[in-house]
Amino acid sequence: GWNPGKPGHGSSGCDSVQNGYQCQPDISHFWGQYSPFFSVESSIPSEVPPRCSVTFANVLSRHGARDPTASKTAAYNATVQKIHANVQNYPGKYAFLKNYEYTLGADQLTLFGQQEMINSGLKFYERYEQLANHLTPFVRSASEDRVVESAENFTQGYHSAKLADKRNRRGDSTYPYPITVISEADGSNNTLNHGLCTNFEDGPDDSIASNAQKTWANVFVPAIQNRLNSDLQGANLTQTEVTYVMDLCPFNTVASNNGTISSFCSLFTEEEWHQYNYYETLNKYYGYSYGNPLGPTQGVGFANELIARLTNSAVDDETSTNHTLDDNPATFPLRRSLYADFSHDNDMTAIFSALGLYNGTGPLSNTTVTEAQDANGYSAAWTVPFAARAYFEKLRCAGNREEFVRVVINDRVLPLSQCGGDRYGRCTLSKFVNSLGFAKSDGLWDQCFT
Ligand SMILES: O=P(O)(O)O[C@@H]1[C@H](O)[C@@H](O)[C@H](O)[C@@H](O)[C@@H]1OP(=O)(O)O
Repeated sequence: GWNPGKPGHGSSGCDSVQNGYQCQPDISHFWGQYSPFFSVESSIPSEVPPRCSVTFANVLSRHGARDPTASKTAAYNATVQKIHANVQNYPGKYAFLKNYEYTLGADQLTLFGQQEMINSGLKFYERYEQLANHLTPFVRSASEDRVVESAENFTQGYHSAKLADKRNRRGDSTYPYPITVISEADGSNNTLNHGLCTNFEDGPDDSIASNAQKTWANVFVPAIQNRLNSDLQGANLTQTEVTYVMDLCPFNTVASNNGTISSFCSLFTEEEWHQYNYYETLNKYYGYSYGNPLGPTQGVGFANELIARLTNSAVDDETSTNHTLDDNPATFPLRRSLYADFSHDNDMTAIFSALGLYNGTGPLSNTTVTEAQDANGYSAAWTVPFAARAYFEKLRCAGNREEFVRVVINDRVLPLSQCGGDRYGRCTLSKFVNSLGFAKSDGLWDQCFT
């Protein structure tokens, strides 16, 4: 039976509801956006501060662990074929590779990823139980299969926790919860999936991230490339193919039902995983965050929706919001206490930047690793791992007339220095909203179409 309160529940070998993925954390927490969710260390306790209660929570979630995208899975398969066609001897820890058969699919959630999302729904219910035990979240999702399926799995976990909750005596007649799906079709206004800003999608800035990654790859990959091509006589792997072999570590790990660490992982050292993690972090920072002139602007639409929900006011946005949906209380209700939105890593990165989160980070070097602890808490694995979740919460605290806002990303409480965050990471609601001038003025959206 369900007792989601017990940390063991919903756990498979390496993964648990409370702590996420904890096997070989010295490497599995350094796989960039391909790290399975794990609870990130927080210098500010993530518990609700004393004499406070949560009055509002909006979770913004990535989908759970998936197979590689279609183009990447083809590239990975080709790389394995190339090795098998050219290499006869597979010494030592490469032995598994001789008969390794590439069987990964494309784009869809793995079973492990589905369980991650059920666990995320359980965790959200438990954290906000005082609201959740009598409320149903308003749920929205971008339309890609893996994202909608993640939303469904999240509600499955939330629903299960509700039925198991002794303090809920009314069952859960609203399940299955309606999910407002926002189309990702080309040209669609969608705050959970970028695509409209022409100069961002196809402009000169399109190569900023790949250039930064290439510069860093030229520093850290050659040593690995030499070792692999020497150990696997005949492989003759390119730099890019070396990164593909590294990708096969996380993707084969999350393809295993209980997240068993793949044999690909031990082909690389801890330091090399830190270098890989940084390679992926550069992709996000220079692709969708402050390292890209129009990156943060892609998150402005969601930021303005969040402001509307936090302040119970109409959405004021002329960027990527879908006004057909947002001006209709059936698809964009205000005055709800619980919201759940499901999206992608890149969009979440842009949204965090539009909200000024991590604005003390960078610019990130493309020749040496800056660890998350030294980057104002910023890395791909700390912010947008598989099943990543950001909690935007409002608190009412005894002795304070105004409500507070806190932001907790993968269990790490952000200091919110941009709005005078206190020792609990709290800003008053008005100071938080006043710090969002970039979003409220539609960011640099006017530069999207010049
Ligand atoms: O997770 P990434 O591989 O960095 O990005 C994924 C695809 O490669 C992109 O093409 C797509 O645009 C992203 O949305 C997608 O991110 P997910 O969060 O969907 O894995």
